[in-house]
Amino acid sequence: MQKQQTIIEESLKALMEDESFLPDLQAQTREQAFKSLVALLSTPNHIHKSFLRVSLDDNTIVRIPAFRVQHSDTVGPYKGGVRFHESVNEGEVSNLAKLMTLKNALHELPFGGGKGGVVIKPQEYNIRELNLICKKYVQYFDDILGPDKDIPAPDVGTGEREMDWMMGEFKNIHPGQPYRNSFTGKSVVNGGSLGRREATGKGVYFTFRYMMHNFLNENKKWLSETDNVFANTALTHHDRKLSVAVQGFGNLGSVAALEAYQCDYLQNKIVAVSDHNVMLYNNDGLDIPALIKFTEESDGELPTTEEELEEHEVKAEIRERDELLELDCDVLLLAALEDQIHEENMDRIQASMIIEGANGPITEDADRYLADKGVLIVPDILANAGGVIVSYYEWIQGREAQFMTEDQVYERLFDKMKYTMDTILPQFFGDPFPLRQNCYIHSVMKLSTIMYRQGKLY
Ligand SMILES: NC(=O)c1ccc[n+]([C@@H]2O[C@H](COP(=O)([O-])OP(=O)(O)OC[C@H]3O[C@@H](n4cnc5c(N)ncnc54)[C@H](O)[C@@H]3O)[C@@H](O)[C@H]2O)c1
Repeated sequence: MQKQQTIIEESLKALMEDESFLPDLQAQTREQAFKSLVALLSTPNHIHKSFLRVSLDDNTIVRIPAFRVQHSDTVGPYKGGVRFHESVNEGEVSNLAKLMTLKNALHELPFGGGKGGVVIKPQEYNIRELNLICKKYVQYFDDILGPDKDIPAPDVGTGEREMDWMMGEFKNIHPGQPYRNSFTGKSVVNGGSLGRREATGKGVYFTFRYMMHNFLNENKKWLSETDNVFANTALTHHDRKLSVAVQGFGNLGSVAALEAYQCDYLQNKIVAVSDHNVMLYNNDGLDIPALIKFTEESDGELPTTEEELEEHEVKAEIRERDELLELDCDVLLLAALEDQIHEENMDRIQASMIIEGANGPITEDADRYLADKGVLIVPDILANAGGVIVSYYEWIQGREAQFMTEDQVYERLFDKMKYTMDTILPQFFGDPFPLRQNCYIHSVMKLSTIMYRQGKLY
C-alpha cells in the first residue's frame, strides 16, 4: 500500500503544475500548499486503539487488539468497514482508511474515510463470543462512533449479522437517540438496504462492462486515433469473446463472476475461479450458477474433489490455487486479498486487463511493471465502490425512513458509477497516466479544493 502514498504525491505534483488548479495560489504559496496537502492527506486525523476485554466460554479472559482509524472528515463523517482478521494491524487499517477517503471523494459521496479492525480469526470463536466482541467494540469506541460522526460497515470477516449486533449495542448505549444510521450493511429487517450484499460484486463488473462496451462503442473513433497504450489494449479486446479468471469466490468474487457469466453486452467465458483451497479450470467456460449453488451448501467453499464436481454436474479440472494468476487469459478479476501480484510473479502475468475487486491486490512495483507493459488495470478505488455507494443509500433511507426497491437501488448504483466513469475515462484515455493515477488525481483535486476553501491550508 506504499503505492498509495507515492500516487498521492505524484497526483498533487501534477495538479500543482496545472495553473488552472487553485488559480489564486501564487508560485511560493503553491509550494507550501503542496507540502501542507501531502501532510494532511498522508496522515490520519486519529488512530484509536484498544484492547477489548472479552470473557470466553472456557472462563478465560482475553485482551483483543482493536482499532478504529479516522483518516479524514473533510467531505463528511468518517466511513469505512470493520475487519475481523488475524492479520489486522495499525498500518493496514490506516492505509485502508486513507483509501476510503480517496474512494468516497472519487465517487462524490458525502463521507470522509475511516476503517476499523479487530485482530481475531473469527472461526476460532463461537457465536456468543463473537457477539460479545462486537458489543465490546462498540462500547470501547462508543464516543467516536455515531450516525454523523463515524459510520462503520462490514469488511472481511464481518457481515450483516455483526452490523446488526453493533447497531443494537449502540442503541443500548444511547437510548432515545438516532441509532439506525450508526452502522450500514445491516440486515433488511434492521434497516439495511436491499441489494447491499451484491452491490460491490455487481459494481465491480459494471465498471468493466461500461468501459469495454458502452464507452468504447461511443468513443471508438477518437480512441483508435490516439497513441494511448491503454486505449490500444482496450480496443484490441473490443467486440470479441473474453476469457476471464476470477481469484476469490466469496461475496464479491461470486457475484462479479455471475455478472460476467450472464452479461448480455460482452461475450465472456469464465475459464477459472479459485478460493483459498483450490482453482477450478475449464477452457470452454465454467458453469458459474452451479458453482454458486455448491458454495451455498458448503459454507462458501468451492468443490475440491472429482466426486463433488460430478455430483453437481460441473465440468472442471482441479488445479493448484495460485496457478490462476498466471493463466493465459484476457482478464483477471482479483477478488480475494491484498498483495496477490507482486515482484515474484509479476513477469508471469499473461492477462491484458486486470480488475481489482479486492483492495490493494497489486503491489507498487508490480503495478508499475504491468502499467509499463500496457496492462489495463481497473483500480480498486474505481471498481469496488459499490458497497459504500449502497451504504450511502442505506444511510439516506434510514434518515428518511423510506425504502427503495432492489431495482431502484441498482439503478441508482449504476447511475452513480456511470457518472464517475464518464468523468474519469475521457481523461484517462487522453493522457499517458494509468487509470489509478487518473482516479487519484480526481480525488486529490476534490479533497484539496475543499480543504483550501475551508481554510485548512493556513
Ligand atoms: N464485499 C464487499 O462489499 C467489499 C467491498 C470492497 C472491497 N472488498 C474487498 O474484496 C475482497 C473480497 O471480499 P469478500 O467480501 O468477497 O470476502 P469473502 O471473505 O466473502 O471472500 C474472499 C474469497 O477469497 C478466497 N481466498 C482467500 N485467500 C485466497 C487465495 N490466496 N487465493 C484465492 N482465493 C482466496 C476465499 O476463499 C473467499 O472465496 C477483500 O479484499 C475485501 O476487502 C469487499
